Amino acid sequence: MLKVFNTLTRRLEDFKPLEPPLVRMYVCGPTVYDHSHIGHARTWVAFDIIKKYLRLKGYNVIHVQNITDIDDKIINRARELGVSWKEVADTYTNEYFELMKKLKVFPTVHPRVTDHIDDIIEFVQDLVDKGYAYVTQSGVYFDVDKYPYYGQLSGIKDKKMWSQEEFVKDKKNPYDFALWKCAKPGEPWWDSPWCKGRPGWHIECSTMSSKYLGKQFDVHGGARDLIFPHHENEIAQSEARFGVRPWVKYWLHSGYLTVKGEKMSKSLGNIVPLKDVLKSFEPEVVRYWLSSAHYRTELDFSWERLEEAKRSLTRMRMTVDELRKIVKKESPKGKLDEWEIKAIYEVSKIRNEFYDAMDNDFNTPEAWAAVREALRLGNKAIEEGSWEVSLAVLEFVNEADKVFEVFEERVHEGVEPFIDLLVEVRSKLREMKQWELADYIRSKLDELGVKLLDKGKETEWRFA
Ligand SMILES: Nc1ncnc2c1ncn2[C@@H]1O[C@H](COP(=O)(O)OP(=O)(O)OP(=O)(O)O)[C@@H](O)[C@H]1O
Ligand SMILES: [Zn+2]
Repeated sequence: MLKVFNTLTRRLEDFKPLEPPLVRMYVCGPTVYDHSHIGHARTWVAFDIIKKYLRLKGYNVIHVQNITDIDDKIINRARELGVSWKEVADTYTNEYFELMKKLKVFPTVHPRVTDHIDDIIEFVQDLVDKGYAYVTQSGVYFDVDKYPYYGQLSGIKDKKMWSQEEFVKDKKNPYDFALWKCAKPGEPWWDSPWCKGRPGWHIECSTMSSKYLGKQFDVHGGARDLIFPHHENEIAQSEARFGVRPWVKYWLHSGYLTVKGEKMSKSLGNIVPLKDVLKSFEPEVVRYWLSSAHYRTELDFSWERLEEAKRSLTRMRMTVDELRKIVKKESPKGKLDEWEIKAIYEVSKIRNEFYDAMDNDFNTPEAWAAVREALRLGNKAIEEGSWEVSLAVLEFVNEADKVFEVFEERVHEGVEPFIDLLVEVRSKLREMKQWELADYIRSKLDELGVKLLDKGKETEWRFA
């Protein structure tokens, strides 16, 4: 049984979605005013892995991840750069899409705030009509005192600790928050029943999640920086409007990606842009490194750690490639040795360990330990030339890789016979002592990512 740690109850709980096998999941996406950084990627990959594991368990997951494309930060950035807010938002939205594709993170819907202004206005109007919100000169505010359960998610019960947003004279209480902000001169605006203005941040997520996932849904995610006030406010607005409780069944929060122990954050100026990381490392290395820590722990960034992850993944990939080659090119024996029988049973035990780990609040480091254990058996299978054990290991690794997505086959269909041919020509050249030409073929193949391994007169090759 899958168990997840729910921030709302502060407990590990059995995962029972509202309408199985459907799982409706919302994850807070980026505010597009700057480059996405590797800290963002940590959260997005964490929830992508959660989604893919749920799918592996037979759930149908609808995954919504928003794009905040209008916000004070975007407006300020546009001013600094002397361009329009739309240009800033479009530039970083496009970059975000490209990077998400590389990292193989594909939400079902990527709603943008500016495409949902009417829905937001309807939401706010409903809160005003129901008496949960009030209209002032500067905008519309949520009346926190009207909602009795405020503080439930963060556990912050002391009202003095609730103060948020800048102090605006016409707010009833310092802890009320803006649902709609009237535009100051020069700021972008949309028409509304109250003033020309724009939505507050929190209302967007309540509006877009309910639009695509309904009035109640299963999973809401983001990193833990969002617990207060963002997610606390989302709950207050949504429960006030829809009269449901709990609005979201499971609140999952990822830990920070840190730099020397501090959260990686644009405001602290310690960000490493994701595009730079992906220039030096393949997306698979990044996915592997991010998933090597549990999603709720902190993970400290360093280039050396990525290098280590690359080395470790390269070794694993070499084993996986070799297993694929054996299964494809060789044939079943029809009879198993003692160790092969044991190994095949061992793989089935390891497979259980993988599922137990993932069922325990998506414990990816333990799940990786299971994969590594299986690959150790894989190496023995390669050494012994066992087709059957190679198959058993490979089938398990392929299954686990539905979640991790790092072992995709990189072989282009039809290329192998041509490499075989070049290797054969090189062998003939060596026989004829044409070393220079033989070395030329080796170095050219190397550049193309094909490694040759001379074993006496025989030459083996593999993709690097
Ligand atoms: N250092 C980090 N580690 C893990 N997740 C993060 C980190 N920084 C942001 N996130 C998560 O990434 C998603 C997008 O965040 P958002 O664009 O709001 O970032 P931000 O708060 O503007 O960034 P910053 O903190 O760098 O200013 C959110 O779910 C957020 O919780
Ligand atoms: Zn949000």
